[in-house]
Amino acid sequence: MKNTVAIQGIQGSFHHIVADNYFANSLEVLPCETFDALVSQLLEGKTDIAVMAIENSIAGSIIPNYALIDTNDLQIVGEYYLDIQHHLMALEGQSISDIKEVHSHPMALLQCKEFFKMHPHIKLVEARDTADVARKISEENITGIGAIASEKASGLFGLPIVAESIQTIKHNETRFVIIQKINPEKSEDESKNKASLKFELSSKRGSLATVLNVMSDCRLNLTKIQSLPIIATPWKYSFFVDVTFEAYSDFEKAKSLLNLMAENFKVLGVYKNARL
Ligand SMILES: O=C(O)C(=O)C[C@]1(C(=O)O)C=C[C@@H](O)C=C1
Repeated sequence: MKNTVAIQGIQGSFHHIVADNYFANSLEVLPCETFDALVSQLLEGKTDIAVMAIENSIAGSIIPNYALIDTNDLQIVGEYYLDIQHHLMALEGQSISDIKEVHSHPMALLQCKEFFKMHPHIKLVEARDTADVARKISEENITGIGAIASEKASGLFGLPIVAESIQTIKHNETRFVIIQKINPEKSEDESKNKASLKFELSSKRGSLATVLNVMSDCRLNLTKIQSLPIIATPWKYSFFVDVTFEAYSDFEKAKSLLNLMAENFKVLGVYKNARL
């Protein structure tokens, strides 16, 4: 039997496409209804690895996923950028005027907001997974409801596409991270050239600027910064930062300096930059 990889959603979801591409179809997918369920599968040892969407070029960061990785002490071991083409699909014979409601994942609905402004008769309803809506419409023969999902889902569930590539911007990408439980025995590999870091700062003047200067002095290139409220201490924030680097020694130097300067400094993962 093949080993498994946990994904959010079912077969035909964008997570499924990423799992197949990243692991070259070598792992069987373990579908999870929610991101919380996906993390539980890892923590309970039901699988060793999972794929998790983290940010989208139109809709932005999936903020709760940063907290899920951090609070559960998970480790990022890879990343994958997927070109996301959302298609509107419904039962055979249904046209756009027959569709009264469209159900989909909240991130997918956000990415297609402009399209639905042109079709105000359609009510948008949040669902757990793009592909699962397509499956349900097909299996239960539901008319009047459309799904926004991948071409793969359309093929798998035999739902014709009513409107193609309906996302607001044609070039739409989601970044996914590959996560696992921290493996203390695995040493950091020097061929890696990207890292995800987390730290907290006091609101003292210049504290963030000082940290960013250290990164720059150590030749780290900042590719993303995201702040998140620390819920136990209202109005205090933690920072999630992604950096790329050419020399691993530069990263090591920055790491030891940041460890001294920032509160609760943590490396969430060191991996290969998938964006060249
Ligand atoms: O519902 C799916 O098919 C998913 O894989 C989820 C998800 C997400 O979580 O952002 C993945 C990529 C797209 O950006 C939209 C939805």
